[in-house]
Amino acid sequence: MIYTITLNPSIDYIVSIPQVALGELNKMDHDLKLPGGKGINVSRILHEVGKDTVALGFLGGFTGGFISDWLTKEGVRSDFIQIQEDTRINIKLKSEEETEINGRGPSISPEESKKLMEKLSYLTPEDTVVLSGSKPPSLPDDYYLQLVELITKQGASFIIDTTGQELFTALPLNPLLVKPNKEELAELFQVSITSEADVLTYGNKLLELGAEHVIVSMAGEGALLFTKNGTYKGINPKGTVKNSVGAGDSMIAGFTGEYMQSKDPIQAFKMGIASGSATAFSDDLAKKQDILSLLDQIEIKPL
Ligand SMILES: Nc1ncnc2c1ncn2[C@@H]1O[C@H](COP(=O)(O)OP(=O)(O)OP(=O)(O)O)[C@@H](O)[C@H]1O
Ligand SMILES: O=P(O)(O)OC[C@@]1(O)O[C@H](CO)[C@@H](O)[C@@H]1O
Repeated sequence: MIYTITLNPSIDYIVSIPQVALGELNKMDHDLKLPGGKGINVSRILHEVGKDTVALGFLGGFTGGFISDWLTKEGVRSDFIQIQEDTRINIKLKSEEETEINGRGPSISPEESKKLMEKLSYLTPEDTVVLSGSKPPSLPDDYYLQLVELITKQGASFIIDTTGQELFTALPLNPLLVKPNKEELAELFQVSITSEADVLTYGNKLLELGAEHVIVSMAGEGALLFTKNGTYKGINPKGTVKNSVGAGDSMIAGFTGEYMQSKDPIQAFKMGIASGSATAFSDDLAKKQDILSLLDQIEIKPL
């Protein structure tokens, strides 16, 4: 089973205003409310391509209700801990540029946070857990580390998509995959990344620090895959970008679903790019047919 953990889900409120005038009344062209949060996006794509998945994490209030109703309607299995406070709403403003305004997230009590830990005692070595996104500030600083330690103690494998210290401390526990984008990679090592050579240097460092596979995603410029047996460049398919929110999560879902089946990192990388790009070319997350139709266009080159 592939479990996802979203500590800080959101309703993504997608708002289109062709030209924003700050300090004035702006009328929306159109708007859309979607269930969001990185792990939830991963589970939605896994379900879409026919893989078994259960979404875990914290949900609360009317906003949490919106998300769980949506997942139920879509047939995505979930087992969230119910919390007292409302799940956040993140604003994704589509204008001349894409602007994101993300909430910090609700307060989660020690009892609520313990309940999620208890669920992990059911994991087996056949399971994989994808931990994605920010941590609400009320959770302890080492909460991700505590989760990862429990997961590895059960013999399950894990993928972690977070940033900074939380990512660094998980690396010695050998994540199956980490997927920073170029900006996150630069921030992680406190450097500026201006060339492919820089990406190669710091991507390889993540392998040395313990990751089994590393993907550095570069939005419209494709992605690089680092494995113990070689490094590869993935070239994106062509298409019109509609909403790139969740492209990175879709890439993780595509990789994970394929890797758990074939254990072939290159095939999994290809599926990751197809899923990421298909989401960038859609209003919501990608549909299975769109993902599959892009596969033939994707080129993977050894470096
Ligand atoms: N404009 C685009 N055109 C084609 N493919 C894209 C585009 N944007 C993203 N993708 C595909 O999706 C992958 C992941 O995108 P990106 O690097 O933006 O991840 P991210 O920053 O984690 O995204 P997010 O946080 O929005 O989920 C890219 O490597 C690429 O293959
Ligand atoms: O604040 P976080 O948890 O880092 O990111 C949350 C978020 O921006 O990530 C997803 C896209 O990747 C969105 O669905 C969601 O709004």
